[in-house]
Amino acid sequence: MSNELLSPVEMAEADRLAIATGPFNGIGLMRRAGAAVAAVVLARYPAATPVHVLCGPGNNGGDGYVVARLLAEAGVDVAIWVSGKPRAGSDAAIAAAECPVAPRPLTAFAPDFGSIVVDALYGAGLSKSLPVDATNAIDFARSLLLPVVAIDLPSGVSGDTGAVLGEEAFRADITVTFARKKPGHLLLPGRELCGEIVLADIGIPDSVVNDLIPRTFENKPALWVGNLPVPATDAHKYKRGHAGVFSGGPSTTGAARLSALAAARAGAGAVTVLSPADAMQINAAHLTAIMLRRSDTVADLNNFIGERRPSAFVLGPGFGVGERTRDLALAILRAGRQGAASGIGGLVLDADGITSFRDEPASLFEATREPHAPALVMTPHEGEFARLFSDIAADKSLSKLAKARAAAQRANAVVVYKGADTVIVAPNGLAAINGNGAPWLATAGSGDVLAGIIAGLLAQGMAVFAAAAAAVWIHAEAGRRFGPGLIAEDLPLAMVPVLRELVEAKQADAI
Ligand SMILES: NC(=O)C1=CN([C@@H]2O[C@H](COP(=O)(O)OP(=O)(O)OC[C@H]3O[C@@H](n4cnc5c(N)ncnc54)[C@H](OP(=O)(O)O)[C@@H]3O)[C@@H](O)[C@H]2O)[C@@H](O)CC1
Ligand SMILES: [K+]
Repeated sequence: MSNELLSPVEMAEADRLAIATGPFNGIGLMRRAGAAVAAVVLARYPAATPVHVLCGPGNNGGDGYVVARLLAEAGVDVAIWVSGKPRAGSDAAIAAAECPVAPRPLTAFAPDFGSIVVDALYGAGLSKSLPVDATNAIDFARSLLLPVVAIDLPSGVSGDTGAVLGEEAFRADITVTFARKKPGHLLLPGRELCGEIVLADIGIPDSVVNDLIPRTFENKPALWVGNLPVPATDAHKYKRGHAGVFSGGPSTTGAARLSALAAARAGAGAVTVLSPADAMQINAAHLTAIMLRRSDTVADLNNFIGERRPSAFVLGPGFGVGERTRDLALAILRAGRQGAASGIGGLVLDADGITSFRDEPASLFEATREPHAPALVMTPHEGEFARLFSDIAADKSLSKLAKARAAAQRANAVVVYKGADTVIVAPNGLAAINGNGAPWLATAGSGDVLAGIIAGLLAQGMAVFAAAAAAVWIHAEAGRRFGPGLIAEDLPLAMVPVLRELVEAKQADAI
């Protein structure tokens, strides 16, 4: 698998181990890195003249010297602009010595229309905001709309967090990175600033990456497709799981129905909307395949659990904030208290379900730690996240990934921290960052559908982290493929071709 994401520290360790293992030493890896970038420049910008290579003082600059040499050897007109000299004896110093192009100071950088920029100023070793010679170069390149090919990362972007350290960073058209992507390639604003990402193999063996035991992955089907539920030949509806979705009052029932429909499309064999008495009529008027049951109190819920053996729940969409919401959530988490596990695979707590615990999050986090408690999946967007984890949200030193990790550990829950760069994290720190989102998904009700997909997969017994990660990817893929005009009602049906491909991929794999 090459979907592991390595932090800059892990990447440096991988470099070190790879050099120790061979067959490539440091300059060997650097030559391969530079060659990969030069190939991209030649293939994508064959007419660019000149190519301006901007080299920083570290190994990122070293890659730049290799690129400049190879392009010059290929007959391309190349100029090198330098900020800081490579340390004597470093691989970058060797690469600079091998490069026949005379370096000029970056402060004198003066490009023309028609040229392109190769950004080799700072990569994984960026440690602070960019110096003024770099920001001036960025402004100059931007004013001429020059294409930018970034090496490893656009200078100014943190590989760890995707944040811009300081005020400015390059906005690349293409970013060529090596061995594995870094979190900063997927987390915003890094993802946008990278442009197209090309992942180049520079000879770091998979075994070296495996030895690091990575805990962070790009959210791709390979991560969970093996666990995707596919009905057995002897399936009947309850064998395929039963999801219960709580409806709000008469004027806010639509969100639950969206969740319910999504849970059904995700494959739950049966889905029941649990409706307050005063919303029964309106729900009945809008449901067909989805079942309906009156449920106002914790006693009603417990009767449902006892009689109908649900295997997953969604609580929160359109439900309302308050004590009743808290009581129902805690009742589900305590349903296994009497001894054996309840058979409930998980509770998806979304929207109002999350906000309801704003003033007493500890009661929720304690309930998740009780013996036999069903798994909790929380799906906060940024605002909801800050309501439940205000201290973590306010910590500017933490990336979105680190925030989600801290929250998942505290809550003992799988946290799906939503946004254009949704992060999914398990309590043990296993994490996936989603990369297939599309702006069309930012539409009312979209989150209700996501909660329903997660519950639909949980209901069928899919492992919790896998279910959450799969749901995020499927939801995004459905929205991305549907494109303009998407509304939340479209998503359950738009999932169908995505699901078909995944099931076929799983079956093909099993053959
Ligand atoms: N064998 C390998 O390891 C391979 C590595 N590869 C390549 O190496 C890159 C990583 O190299 P790297 O670790 O040298 O970091 P790099 O990004 O060049 O910067 C470090 C230098 O910049 C300085 N500095 C940082 N920020 C600054 C700022 N804002 N303003 C001013 N100065 C700043 C920093 O100074 P310091 O923070 O130490 O004071 C230090 O001097 C990686 O991205 C990939 O391209 C490939 O060749 C494959 C093989
Ligand atoms: K760079």
